[in-house]
Amino acid sequence: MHSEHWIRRSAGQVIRRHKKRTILLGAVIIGAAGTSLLPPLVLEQIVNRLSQHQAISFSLAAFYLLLIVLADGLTAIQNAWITIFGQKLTHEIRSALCAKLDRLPADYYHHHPAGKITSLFINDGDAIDVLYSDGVISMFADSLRVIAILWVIFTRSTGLGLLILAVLPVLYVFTRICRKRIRQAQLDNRRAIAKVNNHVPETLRCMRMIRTLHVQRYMERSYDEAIRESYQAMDRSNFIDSIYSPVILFVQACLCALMMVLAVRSPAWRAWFGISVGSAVAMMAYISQIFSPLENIGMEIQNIQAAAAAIRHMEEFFNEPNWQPRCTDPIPKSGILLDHVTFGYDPARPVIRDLSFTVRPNEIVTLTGRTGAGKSTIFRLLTGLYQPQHGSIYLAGQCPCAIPEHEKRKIYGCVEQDFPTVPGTVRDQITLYDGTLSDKDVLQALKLAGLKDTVDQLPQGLDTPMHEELFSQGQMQMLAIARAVVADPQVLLLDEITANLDAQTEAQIIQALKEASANRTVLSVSHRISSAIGADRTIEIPTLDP
Ligand SMILES: Nc1ncnc2c1ncn2[C@@H]1O[C@H](COP(=O)(O)OP(=O)(O)OP(=O)(O)O)[C@@H](O)[C@H]1O
Repeated sequence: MHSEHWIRRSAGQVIRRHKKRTILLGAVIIGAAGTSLLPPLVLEQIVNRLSQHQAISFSLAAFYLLLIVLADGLTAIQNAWITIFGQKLTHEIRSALCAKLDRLPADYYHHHPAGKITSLFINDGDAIDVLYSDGVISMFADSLRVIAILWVIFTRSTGLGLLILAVLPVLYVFTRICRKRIRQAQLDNRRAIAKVNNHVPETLRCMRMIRTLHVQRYMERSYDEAIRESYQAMDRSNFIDSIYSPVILFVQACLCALMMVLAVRSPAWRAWFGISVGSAVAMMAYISQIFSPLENIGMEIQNIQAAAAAIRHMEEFFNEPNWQPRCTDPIPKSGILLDHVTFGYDPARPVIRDLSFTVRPNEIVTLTGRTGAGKSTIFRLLTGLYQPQHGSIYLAGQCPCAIPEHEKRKIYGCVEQDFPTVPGTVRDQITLYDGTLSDKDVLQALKLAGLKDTVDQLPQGLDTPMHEELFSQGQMQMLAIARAVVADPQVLLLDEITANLDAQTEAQIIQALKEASANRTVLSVSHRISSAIGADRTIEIPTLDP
């Protein structure tokens, strides 16, 4: 879906869900704009009376103060509600981003750096939050205020109104120039921030390699470079931002001075302005009021520009094609079946061509083939991350991409060389937050993986918070086995595990895998493992000609 449409729809949803609050917000915006017009009118009365040596009543002074409190109070309520509205909308947008992540094909993550995606959630999400909290709605409120003030000024002094109208186009051109430059700087900054965001996790991920190869200086330099780009862009934006307000204030002071000088110099000018001393004071109050929202509009335009860049990023993201599984109907067969499967990450360059094989229920089979033949690719096809361009795949009689989420772990478990940990406790590493798995299931899986005694000895047992140093590399693989078998799956997929382990740990893992493989269909990539756990046969994956 087009993101701008989506953002509009999200705004619509928030408005519908908070109808009363939105109506009240509209009323408060109009009320704040209206009441802000009243104090200068009362001030006009007060000054006119004072200038004619008349006393002013206490109630008039109190009324003046009350109006100021009311106008400021309504403005405060208006700002608070606008912020709440913005936050609710950002919530909707971030939820949609999250849902979109789920709909993207696995390949998307290979071609898009994590930092760019993170930046979308954090920086671009914040920019859109600001768009509503300090952008569109505030701009509407400020524009309303400017129009109301102009109207009052015109009704009081056409001359002054014309003078302000003469200045407004100049201010508009000035604002436009600032807007354009700030927009470019914002775009550059966003790009640089995405680079910085990507750099940190990538550096941490490759820290060992960086230290081993002594490329710290290079990594530091490229990080510095990205940060410098961001600072330079921000500097440009801040510079324009910082000159904008003084210029507006200067113009305001010049207008007041011009009106005063002209009115004092000649009666003709005084007549043209057509105002008393009190009116002059009131007009000055209005002029300062009109410049404040005008100045805000400039800031709001900047926020809207920043959000425009964020919206463009989101647009690209939302326009990414969704993962569209072409599922085949289930067949009454257990085990694994590949039927004339052809697949290439790039469809024009197949990795696997017309491959067929069967693994019968409870059979243990080894996949062999030269490096790059496509063994791991077959695992990715079996787990439904990708789907073949031709042919069909069945796991326990089901097309992998048709297996419902909640059934996946009952159908297959996957043990890979890497064990991606999740935030949480040791229990969470095995259940992956699946509340249907009991502690009994977890302890049984740990026992089968040969890790129960180790976990029992941890200070908080299953509740121990997980961190990298808690387990050795071999124990991490045992944890991976426990995670794979905890839901008692029919099929076990074993990738290249037990690499780089000492003989004793490898023996322990093989023992764990032997127990885990009993009464299950097993497909393994490691020859050593397969023979150790008693593989029934081998399937050779042919290497295709380039
Ligand atoms: N995400 C990807 N995008 C594009 N090409 C890929 C991707 N993953 C793997 N490939 C390519 O697909 C081919 C098969 O890779 P695969 O990892 O399946 O081989 P393998 O048989 O498991 O190799 P090895 O035994 O070395 O692990 C390789 O040429 C590889 O470069």
